[in-house]
Amino acid sequence: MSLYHEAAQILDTARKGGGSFKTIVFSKKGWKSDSKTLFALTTETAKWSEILSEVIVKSELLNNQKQITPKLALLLTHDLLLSKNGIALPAKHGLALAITRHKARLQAELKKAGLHRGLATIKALRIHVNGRTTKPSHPRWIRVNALRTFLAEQLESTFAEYKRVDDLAAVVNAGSDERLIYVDQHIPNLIAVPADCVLTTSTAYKEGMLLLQDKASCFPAYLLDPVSAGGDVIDACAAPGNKTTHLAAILASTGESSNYTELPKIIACEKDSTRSSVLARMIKVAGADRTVSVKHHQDFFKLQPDAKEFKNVTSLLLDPSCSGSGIIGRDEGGVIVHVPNTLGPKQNAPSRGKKRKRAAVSVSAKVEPANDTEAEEALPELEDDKSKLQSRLESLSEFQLRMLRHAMDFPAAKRITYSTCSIYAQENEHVVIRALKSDVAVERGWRIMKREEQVDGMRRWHRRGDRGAVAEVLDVADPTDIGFDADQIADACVRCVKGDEDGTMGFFVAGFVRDDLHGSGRSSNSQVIANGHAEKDDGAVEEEEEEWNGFNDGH
Ligand SMILES: C[S@@+](CC[C@H](N)C(=O)[O-])C[C@H]1O[C@@H](n2cnc3c(N)ncnc32)[C@H](O)[C@@H]1O
Repeated sequence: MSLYHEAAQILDTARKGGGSFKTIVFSKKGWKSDSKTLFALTTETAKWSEILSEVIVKSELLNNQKQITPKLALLLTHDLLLSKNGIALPAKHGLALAITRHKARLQAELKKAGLHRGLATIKALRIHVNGRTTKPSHPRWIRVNALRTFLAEQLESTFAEYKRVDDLAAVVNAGSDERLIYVDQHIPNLIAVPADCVLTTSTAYKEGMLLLQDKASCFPAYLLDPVSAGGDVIDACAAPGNKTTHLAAILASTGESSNYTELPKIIACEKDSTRSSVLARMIKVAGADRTVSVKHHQDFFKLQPDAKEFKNVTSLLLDPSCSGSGIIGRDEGGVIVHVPNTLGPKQNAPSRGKKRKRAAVSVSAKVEPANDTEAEEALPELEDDKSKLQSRLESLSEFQLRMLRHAMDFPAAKRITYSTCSIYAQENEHVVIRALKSDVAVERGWRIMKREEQVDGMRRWHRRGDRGAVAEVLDVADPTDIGFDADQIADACVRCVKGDEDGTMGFFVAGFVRDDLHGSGRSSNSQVIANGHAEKDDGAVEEEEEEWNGFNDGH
């Protein structure tokens, strides 16, 4: 296997959340190529991948060279245009010939990519790329699974050699050999270590005591605080199970009953059958199988709220499919591998007499689709694709709103959390306001969970909703009809900013409550959903969010 094929395999593993390039390259023996060369090539290519993807798409390289895959194209283009030594293959090698043939066009597109960014030379472009990617910003967050162990126990065993620090920045900026540990101040049982620390080989990890889960991803279960409502819980969109297992741990550690078998039930619903199996496996490894019952291959919309089995459901956690725009790559320095991609046969059909170009999509390490066809569904990010992005967000937000309305229809429900790993207001604050204005919310008395009503750590969290985004939607109608003003609603919403000093991914969560169970008649909204109309464009909602790859999923 050539250097480039091995490097393509490494890019692939990194995009699937398989760890940093350092871990992937140096933890495996038996590479045919030199490990240091592989490390340098993949790291550099990842840094340049956003620009190179654009260059490859514009040059139409992939349309003309079918034997070059998108990842090989990135690597070869990197070496052809940016490496001092050029392509590391004999001049007559098939791949070398295939890429060299397009050198002039690729060079011209690289020049244009620089000019679009106001950078006239390759040297200026290099400074731009290096400046953007050298600073690490993401720690490795680990949730200590209270179903299997205790924080104190882990600090004394797995992390005995680690030095405790009071500042997250120390962990983020730690040298590659430093073993530092930070105990989070907002979420119980959450710790952070430097991104380089490999825990997947530890016994605690293998036995489900430690779960790799981003801090932001711990917010929904914590905010839901299911113990306060006292009944059963539905996790509507559960796979791969990070939040389900977190719910189970919260119920087990804070539930009044000391008898495990008397704990409230968690009903974990997952529509996708493959992901349902992953969910079941995660629940088992995390030791949550006694409280969680998995509804495999179950569409949440098809659950009948009035059914007897849901009569004690008081809390629902909604973490539906979203754009995944808040997700960060797993590599050192939060590097994301952008990959030039292909459009499917339908989209590739010539339009208005012009051949359509391949679109570049940027997908973080977490959301690597299984193949190129799936990758087409990832969020478009190029300027040209703005309208495509808008229509995608519209379709996602309609689906998310229906989820919320359906959840609000469960007769005994008192608490709901709604979350996304999206940075877009359309999927976040806008959905919240629209849900609050919906018939079912008004009829059943749902309102936003105010900041002062939230659990301690969430009340103290400093990043709140976007007031401008809230006002945008409130202003179009009577702002008094949902009982709160834009400031209150924005303050009730919780946001995390992707890759900032808080070390989280981009995330959004809001809570809904109702004070008494008045207005339990079925609403017109719920009937639409129950009748199945709501599912008609459900197929348009694709999966491009959190993937769980073993317990290596940081979300
Ligand atoms: C963002 S992921 C959930 C992540 C999960 N909560 C976690 O923390 O591990 C969204 C999940 O919802 C599932 N899903 C999408 N539509 C659904 C529906 N109508 N009913 C049930 N599950 C659905 C998707 O298959 C996907 O697994």
